[in-house]
Amino acid sequence: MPTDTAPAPHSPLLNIDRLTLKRGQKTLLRNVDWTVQPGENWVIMGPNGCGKTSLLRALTGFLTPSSGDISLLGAIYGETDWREIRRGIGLVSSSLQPHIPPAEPAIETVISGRYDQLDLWVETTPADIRAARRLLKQLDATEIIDREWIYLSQGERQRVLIARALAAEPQLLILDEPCAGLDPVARASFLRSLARLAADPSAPAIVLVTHHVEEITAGFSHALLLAKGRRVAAGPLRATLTSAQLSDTFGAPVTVRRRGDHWSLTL
Ligand SMILES: Nc1ncnc2c1ncn2[C@@H]1O[C@H](COP(=O)(O)OP(=O)(O)OP(=O)(O)O)[C@@H](O)[C@H]1O
Repeated sequence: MPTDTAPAPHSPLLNIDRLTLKRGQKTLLRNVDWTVQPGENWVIMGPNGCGKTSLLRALTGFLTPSSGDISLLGAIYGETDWREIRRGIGLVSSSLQPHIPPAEPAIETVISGRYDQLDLWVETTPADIRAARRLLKQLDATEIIDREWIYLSQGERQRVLIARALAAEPQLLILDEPCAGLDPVARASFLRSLARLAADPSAPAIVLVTHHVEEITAGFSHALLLAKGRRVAAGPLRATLTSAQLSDTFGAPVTVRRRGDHWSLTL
């Protein structure tokens, strides 16, 4: 159900201070600083193995920092029950997909997010149904409202899972590589819906994890670049997504171009 852990006025939505994560001999993240202010939508980019998933796992309380602090919505990990903090974050990742019951209609999957359940077992109310319909409409998924999970395409599944995450009214919505597995037409269609969501002032702050600058749509304002567990750069998109900084991030010379709201990258 919706969280009541709203941030204090003017406090950041998310603040990460010198976060270091070590597991055994391996340093997954080293001294990462990152602040998300209300109203900002962020992109996280970096090569395979740079620590993106580890950062998300730390944010959602599944990996405990070796040192440094994470505060979310004004509450500090370690001082507040992380399950309380976790309710303020909607995470959409491929790891959720195997847990959706194959015969569950899309609308029930969305409603299950409102109750923080997988495999919805509560009796739904007319208000639940109205809210879920509105969210599926917002995600341009009205026609699949009654379709069972097993029959949904990958693009449709992403829309349902985003609507499911939004049903819990999070303050931060994290999309972990939402375009993985989409064909070019499905991806373009999905990105149009994402751009609309990102531009919606009533939507939560969005964090998009991607490997592709082409997936950055209008409505995203900031970027965090990671390489080898370290922060390479962070800040407003135009100042951060430069050819020099992306070359540093990916460890190879790349050229990035921006035309209107469209970004492209060449090796
Ligand atoms: N629990 C762990 N113990 C040891 N090493 C780990 C652990 N979790 C992740 N790693 C390693 O830390 C590095 C960062 O992994 P992570 O999954 O965060 O990268 P990523 O940026 O999400 O990669 P990708 O883009 O491929 O998904 C990898 O080398 C990974 O093998």
